[in-house]
Amino acid sequence: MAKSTKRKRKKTTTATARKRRTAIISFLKNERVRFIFGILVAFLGIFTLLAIISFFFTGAADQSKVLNKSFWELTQDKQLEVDNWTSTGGAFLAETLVNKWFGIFSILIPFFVIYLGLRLMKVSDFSFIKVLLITAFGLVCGSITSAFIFGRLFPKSHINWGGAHGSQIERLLESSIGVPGMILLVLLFILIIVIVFRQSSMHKIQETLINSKPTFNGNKESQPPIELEFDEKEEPEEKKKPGIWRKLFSFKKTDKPETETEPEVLLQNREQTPLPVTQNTVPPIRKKEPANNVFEVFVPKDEIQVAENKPEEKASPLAESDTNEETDPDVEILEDYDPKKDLSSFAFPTMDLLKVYNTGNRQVDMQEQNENKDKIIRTLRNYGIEITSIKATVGPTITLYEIVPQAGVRISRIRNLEDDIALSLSALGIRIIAPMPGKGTIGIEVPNKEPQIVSMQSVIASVKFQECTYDLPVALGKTITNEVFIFDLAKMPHLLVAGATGQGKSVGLNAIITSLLYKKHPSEMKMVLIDPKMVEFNIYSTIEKHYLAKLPDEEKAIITDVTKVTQTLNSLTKEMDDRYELLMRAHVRAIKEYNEKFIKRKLNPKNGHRYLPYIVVVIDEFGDLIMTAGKEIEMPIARIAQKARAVGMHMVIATQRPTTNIITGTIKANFPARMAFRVTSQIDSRTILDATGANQLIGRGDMLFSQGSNLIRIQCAFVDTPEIEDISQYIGKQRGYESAFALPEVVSADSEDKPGAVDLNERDTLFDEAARLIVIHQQGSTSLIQRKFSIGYNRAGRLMDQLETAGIVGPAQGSKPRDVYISDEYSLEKLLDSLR
Ligand SMILES: Nc1ncnc2c1ncn2[C@@H]1O[C@H](COP(=O)(O)OP(=O)(O)OP(=O)(O)O)[C@@H](O)[C@H]1O
Repeated sequence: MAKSTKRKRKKTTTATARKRRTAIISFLKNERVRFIFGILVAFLGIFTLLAIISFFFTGAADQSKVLNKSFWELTQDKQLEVDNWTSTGGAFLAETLVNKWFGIFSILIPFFVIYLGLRLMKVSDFSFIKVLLITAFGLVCGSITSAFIFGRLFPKSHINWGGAHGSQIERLLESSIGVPGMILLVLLFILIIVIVFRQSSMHKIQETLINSKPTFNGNKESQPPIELEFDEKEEPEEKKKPGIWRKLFSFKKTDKPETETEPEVLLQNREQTPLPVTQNTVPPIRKKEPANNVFEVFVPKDEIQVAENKPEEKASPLAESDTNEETDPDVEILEDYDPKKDLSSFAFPTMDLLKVYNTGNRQVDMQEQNENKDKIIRTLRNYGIEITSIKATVGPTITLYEIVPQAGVRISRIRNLEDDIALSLSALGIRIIAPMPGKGTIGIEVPNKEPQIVSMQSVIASVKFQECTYDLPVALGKTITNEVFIFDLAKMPHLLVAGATGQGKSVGLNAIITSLLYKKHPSEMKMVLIDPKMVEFNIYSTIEKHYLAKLPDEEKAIITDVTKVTQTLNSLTKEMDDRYELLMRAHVRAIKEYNEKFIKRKLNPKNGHRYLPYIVVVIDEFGDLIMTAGKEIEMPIARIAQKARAVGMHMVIATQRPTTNIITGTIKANFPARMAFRVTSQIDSRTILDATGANQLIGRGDMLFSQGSNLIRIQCAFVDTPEIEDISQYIGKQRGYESAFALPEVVSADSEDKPGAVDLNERDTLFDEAARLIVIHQQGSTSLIQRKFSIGYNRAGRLMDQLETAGIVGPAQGSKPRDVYISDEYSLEKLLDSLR
């Protein structure tokens, strides 16, 4: 009986001990405890550092008072006054560390302690082992070195330069290897330190040794070309790397550089990272990003947010064909072709053209957040659902509450409570995401009482946008975590925008266009703007000669007429086919490689090759077009959407009628990226996104972005008409091309093969000259005429038509030059005479 009671008691004691142990462990593991402990340790480090620094100045006065006394005696002695800034405790500590331990290099100890503190606070992620080894090496070698050098130079100082450790070992070493040996040893220490801190110095040493190697045959040229390799590979890497101290004490890296980096540092970064070619003239960043409003209202559990920096995806390089029949050996010796040369002085719009909305320093309404939190918890509790944690992330217009329900709660139960939560919070636009993809929580999005405007200025000026190297970068707005949301239109590759009227579509389209205007040089991108509403895109007419593309002989570059839309889309289809042919002849698969080859002058313009700018087609209200022109519009849109990605043509189409007769299966299948503003019904939301959610948005630029499976809620950046006007004026005032980018003429079925339509009695004044040029060069190329006479594409095209009618050249052959029917100048002069 007694035995069993004893056993029982023992069991309970072990259980209690185990419980206590787990409680202690979980207490120590608690993030807040670690953080506070970290601060304590870091402060201890700073105190020690102060004590040591002060010791260097005040140590002589304090030495007699501190020497041979224990810490206890010192602190008890009320009469004792020391000069050290950190009083008796500091004086004792410094005396011990410097004079009794490792000399002046003891200063590494407080740095190590500060690092430990920061590590506990999860602020520094530098390797512990590395820091420990560096500190230990520094202490041992540093103390020996300083004992050897400073001990000789200043023997009478109050500082024991190498400490007891350094002095003793130095004495021992000196007696065994002598002074020359000691000098060599010190040099060795210095060398090791330099190599540890700067890897490039190792290469420099290698380089120096190789270069100074005696050349027995006296032929320097036979040396291996190591120098070039270092110059190319090592230097930039070294530049990019932050110094060891910065790494040691810097904040941990996150994927939100724009929120944490000071402008100065950012500008430095801009210099260091290879920027896209357009960057050199991109206006400077003037504004620091506002800090993220991510607040944990109440988090009982440890939360670690791991931010991964994904490397940029790169297109797989294609094998260059060895035998390239397009290569012209004559032009290969020329310097690279510069597409921007014609408008080399072009200046990108400046940041002050965009309006700054005074919303950056908004304080989070903690009362609102707490009320919402309590209401959510209460509502769930009313339905018998308990949660273990709730966290709030305050976005510009929405707050995301992430909850973790207790084990055993069915997710579908919470999902079904959407309306009840909305009722209890008396708010519209509540969306429940159950579960949050990849997070293990359930998200409840609640609109803020006072929504913020995300200004276009704040997203364009963000480092993320300024430094992004996308082909067609678009800064769309800010996510729920206040991060700037950027995507590459070239990768989408086409975008469908939908939403009920007045919910922010036009602003969204303007945000896309504005982003592109801030990043792409006129030579790199052209836009086709189609606007059946006739009012939306009119403000862009001033940038016609810089950025717009239009049909030859067309007066306006902004297309508003439905018949012209069909022609333009057909012309774009032709441009697409022409581009494909050019790509095929250049043996490349995509526009980027094609342009690279063209820039390197590996493609001969005489063979019809040309630099290909990206073409972005933006259609506002394409629903109107489908209603009036039906298949005539839908088919070319679908064709371009299916194929045009590789040749750099991308479409953005918008509609306020997200119904299945407008967004047809064909359109949907070819527009994988979707932007949905608020719509009125679940069915509309499904039509756009294949999911509900757009019907729960709150409007005014609140939107869902989908690129396949995941939906991202974004507050679209707001850009107002006056801002766009200013930007367009700024660009329009600068020197542009002679005319808008000419899209290829499409010969309609009935006028095909009827060159007789051209009246030879009204020949261009340059007709004779152009005929001679074509015959001399034996090349029926419109661009040749354009170049030689410095005339626009339209006039050159008309001249070519007249030459065709006169029988000098053959019919157009896509992007290939036309055949020349007259072989010599004599025959040509005879023909010209007959025309007079
Ligand atoms: N991102 C935004 N931030 C703040 N307010 C916005 C935003 N987008 C739109 N709004 C507000 O909503 C109004 C309507 O926006 P917009 O003209 O873009 O709507 P729309 O969907 O294009 O309408 P419609 O189809 O009738 O042209 C704007 O005048 C503006 O006041």
